Order: sequence, then C-alpha cells, then structure tokens
Amino acid sequence: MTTQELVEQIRKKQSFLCIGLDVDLKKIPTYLLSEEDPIFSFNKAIIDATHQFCVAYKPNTAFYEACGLKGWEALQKTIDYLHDNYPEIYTIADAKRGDIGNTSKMYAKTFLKDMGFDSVTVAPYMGKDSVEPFLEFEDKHTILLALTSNEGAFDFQTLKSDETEIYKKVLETSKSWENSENLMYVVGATKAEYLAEVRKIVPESFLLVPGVGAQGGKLEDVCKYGMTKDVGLLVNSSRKIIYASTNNNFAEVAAAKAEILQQQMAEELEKFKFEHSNEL
Ligand SMILES: O=c1ccn([C@@H]2O[C@H](COP(=O)(O)O)[C@@H](O)[C@H]2O)c(=O)[nH]1
Repeated sequence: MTTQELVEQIRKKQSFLCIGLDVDLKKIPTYLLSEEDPIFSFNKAIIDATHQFCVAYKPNTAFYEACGLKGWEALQKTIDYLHDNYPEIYTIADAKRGDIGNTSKMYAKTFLKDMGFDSVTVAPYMGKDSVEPFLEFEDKHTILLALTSNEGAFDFQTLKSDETEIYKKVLETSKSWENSENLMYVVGATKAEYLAEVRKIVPESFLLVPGVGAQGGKLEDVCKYGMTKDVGLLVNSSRKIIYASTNNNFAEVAAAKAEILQQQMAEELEKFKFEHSNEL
C-alpha cells in the first residue's frame, strides 16, 4: 500500500488506529482453545468486529513465534484473511529485525514479499547496510525504531553523541539512505513530549506510535505534537482493546473500545483542521 492510499483510508474512516494482534493463549477465552486454530479464530473474531474503526493491524511476531510452526501458520492465515476480506487495511509485522546486509535481505523477503505485509519494524543499531535491503521494496514501508515507549529507551536512545541524542541521529542519518522515502519511524506514545523534536527532523514522515492504553500514553498529547497535514500518525493499542474482555463477547467489547478511540481520533482530526485552517 502506498502512503497516499494509507492517508486516504485514514480520511475516509476518520481513524488512524492500529490494533495490535498480540495473541497470548493464556489470555484468550477458553472456549477458543478447543478450536483447530485458536490464534486465528481469535484474530478473525477481533478483525471482523473492529475493522471499521481502524486502518491497520499490527501482529507482534513474538507472540506467534512463541507458538512455533502453528504460530507462523496462524500469522500467515491472519494476513491472508485481511488481504482477502479487508484489502484496504494496512498491515505491520512488528518483528524488529535488522542484521548484516545479506541476512536482512532474507528478513525483508520473508515479511514484505512472501508473507505479504505492508511494512515491518526494523532496529537501526546495525546501521545503513542492515536497513537498506528492507527499503528496496516498492510501496512497502520499513518502520525504524527511533524512540521506543519503554523505560529502557533512556539507556541509549536519549544519550548524546557529539552533542546530539542518539534517536535524533537515527532520524537524521536514515534520511540519507537509499529509498528513504519508504521509511516510517516508531516513537512511543509515552514519549509524546519528544514528538516536537522528532517533527523538526522528520516533518512529514509517518510515525507508528505504540503505548496508548496499557502503557499509559495519551492520544491527545501524541496528536498535539505529532500530527501533520497528512495526519502522519498510526497510533497502536493492543492489550487494552483485544483483552478488554475475556468472556465470550470479547470481540464485541473490543469493538466498543476501538470505537471510543476512533471517535477521539475523529475529534483530533477536526481539531487539527480547525487550528490549521489557514495552512491547509
Ligand atoms: O516502542 C515500542 C515498540 C513496539 N511496541 C509494541 O507495541 C505493542 C504495544 O502493546 P500494548 O498492549 O498496547 O502496550 C506491543 O506489541 C509492543 O511490543 C511498544 O510497545 N513500544
């Protein structure tokens, strides 16, 4: 999916919500465990109930890898189901890959070609040659970790090197890489106050913003500092939506939670339009 197509979906649905499909067999309703593929059954129910309120789904591959071959199969079935039934939905493999060039090439092929994801998250630590193989894929995005939502982000990402914080170096340096127009960046919602600085370096780029909900990030703050004229945000929430209920009506309750976020997003889009009416 192109960035333009993603923006069109956001405008149409008045939503920039990404729902995280982090399926933990210990947290799903027990009746699903007797199904042939409990992970896929859970995802299908969540997707069918919530797709009208979001523009993207983000399975974190760790939850699938932890289930071995069955997990990988459920992940592929989930992506195929989205493509077949909701082709307007944007998909993110939250896999946080990145390695020496020839290995990254294999990761990129796996997620962006073979599995058919629209994007994949990548760690920047190994630098240019570890990221560029992902950027080669046309109409696909590589989502680079810039400033993550966890406490440990302060261990390295905000440290200074030559007077500049490492996360700023990641943003700045990555702009010089080949096919850098295919980059998006992860910035945690728990670090919303940093978004103004991020926007000075990447004023137009899309940001994947996890951390709203279970991690306590505030949607309003994210929008205040991070929204652009083309929205520029995909805000993710996982546990607060998909595990809002563990009863048999889990999908219905998840949909209600997603709708609340979608309505708040619609208000934020209106607010931005009103505040920037002179510039738009
Ligand atoms: O900085 C980051 C990068 C990735 N994540 C991932 O997003 C979801 C968040 O889940 P919640 O349940 O909404 O907290 C999860 O898959 C993380 O691994 C992140 O949280 N922060």
